Amino acid sequence: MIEVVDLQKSYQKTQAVRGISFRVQPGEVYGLLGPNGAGKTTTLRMLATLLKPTGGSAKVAGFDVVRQPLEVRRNLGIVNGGMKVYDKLTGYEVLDFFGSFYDLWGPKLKERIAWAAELLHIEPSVLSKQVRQMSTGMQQKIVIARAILHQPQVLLLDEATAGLDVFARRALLDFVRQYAGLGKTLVYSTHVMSEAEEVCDRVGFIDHGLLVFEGSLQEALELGSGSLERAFIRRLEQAA
Ligand SMILES: Nc1ncnc2c1ncn2[C@@H]1O[C@H](COP(=O)(O)OP(=O)(O)OP(=O)(O)O)[C@@H](O)[C@H]1O
Repeated sequence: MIEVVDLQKSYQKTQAVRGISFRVQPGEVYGLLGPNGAGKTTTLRMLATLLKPTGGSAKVAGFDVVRQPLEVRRNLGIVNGGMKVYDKLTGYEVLDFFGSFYDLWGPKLKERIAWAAELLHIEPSVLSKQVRQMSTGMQQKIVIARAILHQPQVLLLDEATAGLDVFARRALLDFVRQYAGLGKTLVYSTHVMSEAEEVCDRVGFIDHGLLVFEGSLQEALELGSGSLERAFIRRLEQAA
């Protein structure tokens, strides 16, 4: 469902992504794990067609991110930590607005909003509140609902738990597993190893724009004698 081959991105003098390759299958949560500045956001933004690669290739749901960006976007949703929505609108108005981007309106849109709200445990009464009156956790749920309204096959989450409290974090992690359970493909980018340990099926460690380890969660845990954090530190130290 995601196929990345020797993907590269340079910003003037900085080589942010220096040729990474990985694949993610339907129903799988792939953890893209790396320290600050490793190239996670750049990689996800290339997959989402928001940035153009300077080398290599990537396909999402069989569509090339450079040659078929519209098809890619139809099959993909993206959520960043700290993403904002217009806070003077109600939750329902936000979703109504974004639904129109996906040609969703009338009964079909209502049905999709109800589907997303149920999946994310958003009470119908909450949707009629202005976003600014909602807790940060609830606002993040609206952001996710917006990203999945078109029921994308692929969902990219970039540091999506940043700034969330323990309850909101828990809800998000549960949602990740639930969405994968629908046969969807997720990339979960984070530097929080405990979260990755909980939700990912496979992991890739990225450092200075290179993948320095890739394997199943089990393989990574074995590398770290039972600890993903230890595996991560060991492999990054070896690569340095
Ligand atoms: N627009 C840009 N112009 C120049 N350099 C950039 C730009 N965006 C990112 N970079 C650089 O590219 C490298 C990778 O950044 P990126 O944001 O992809 O990393 P990251 O792993 O997502 O880190 P973080 O967790 O801090 O967001 C960093 O060295 C960063 O400074």
